[in-house]
Amino acid sequence: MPLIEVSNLRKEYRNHVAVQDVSFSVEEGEIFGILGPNGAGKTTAVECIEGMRKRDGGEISVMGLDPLKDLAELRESIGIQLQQSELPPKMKVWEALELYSTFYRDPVDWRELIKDWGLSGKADTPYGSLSGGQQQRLSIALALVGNPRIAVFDELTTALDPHARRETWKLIEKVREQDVTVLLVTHFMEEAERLCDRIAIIESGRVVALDTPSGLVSRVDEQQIIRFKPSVPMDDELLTSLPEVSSVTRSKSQVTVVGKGNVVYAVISVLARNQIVANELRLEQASLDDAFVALTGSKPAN
Ligand SMILES: Nc1ncnc2c1ncn2[C@@H]1O[C@H](COP(=O)(O)OP(=O)(O)OP(=O)(O)O)[C@@H](O)[C@H]1O
Repeated sequence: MPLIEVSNLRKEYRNHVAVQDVSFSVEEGEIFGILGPNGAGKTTAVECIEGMRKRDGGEISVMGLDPLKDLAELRESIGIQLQQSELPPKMKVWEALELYSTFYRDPVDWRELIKDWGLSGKADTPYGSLSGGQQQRLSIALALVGNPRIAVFDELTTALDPHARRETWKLIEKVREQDVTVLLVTHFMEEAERLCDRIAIIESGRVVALDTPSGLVSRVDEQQIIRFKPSVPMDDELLTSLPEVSSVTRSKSQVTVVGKGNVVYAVISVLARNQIVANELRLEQASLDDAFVALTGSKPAN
């Protein structure tokens, strides 16, 4: 049984429909990504799941609990990441953890969290004096203090530089290793591809695609591009005669072949039969970026 089930979720703000119709389910142990352009309704959908916003339509079940009816119970099982401005800058790391642990019936020992999340030397440091990466680690520790089965991270890495972002990815994987299911809202294609088992792409309040990262890529992965430099002069006819090849172009000594299906095998075989070596051989395939553009018509964040 899925841990989270969302069916036909709808949420309006005054006269603006932020979430039109969103359905997906999240299995236990997954890192499930929600990806989409700005204003797509990602945060609104996630906040309805957390019980921070009241939905206007549809059904949500989080471990059998309904956020509209069972909010107190739900809060015990769902760890929500701290928003940037939520802690007073003078509050010390240990004070924040101790305060948050009082919100839960069965908190974990926050001293362990300090060790686990690499904050041992920082227990007495005020929140406002932590680096961006340390604030993220505290944010994750605070999300885990209630010993939750689900953690929700919304744009956890958006404000971080690329190095700190990669460090945070390792932390998110570590959260999953602790048997916590992760719901991850992100703008970053690379982040979704690297971390998520499955991704729902949301646009204008609707799910436009839901699949594994490679499943999403394969939807636009029809064309393959092969580039190489032939070891001896070669007649293009050798390649254009192959049914898998749609075009052959040349730029100086480089040959570019575009095709579909088993085009790589077909090209390499015909070259080998003719004793031609493909030097500097490169293959290009569609990426998750291409899938995002094809599915939403928007350019992803970098
Ligand atoms: N409290 C609110 N009142 C009115 N409209 C809102 C409110 N919160 C969000 N919206 C609007 O609802 C739509 C969806 O917003 P939401 O924050 O859920 O999108 P998002 O996909 O998370 O966007 P982003 O990636 O930019 O954070 C947007 O058009 C936004 O302006």
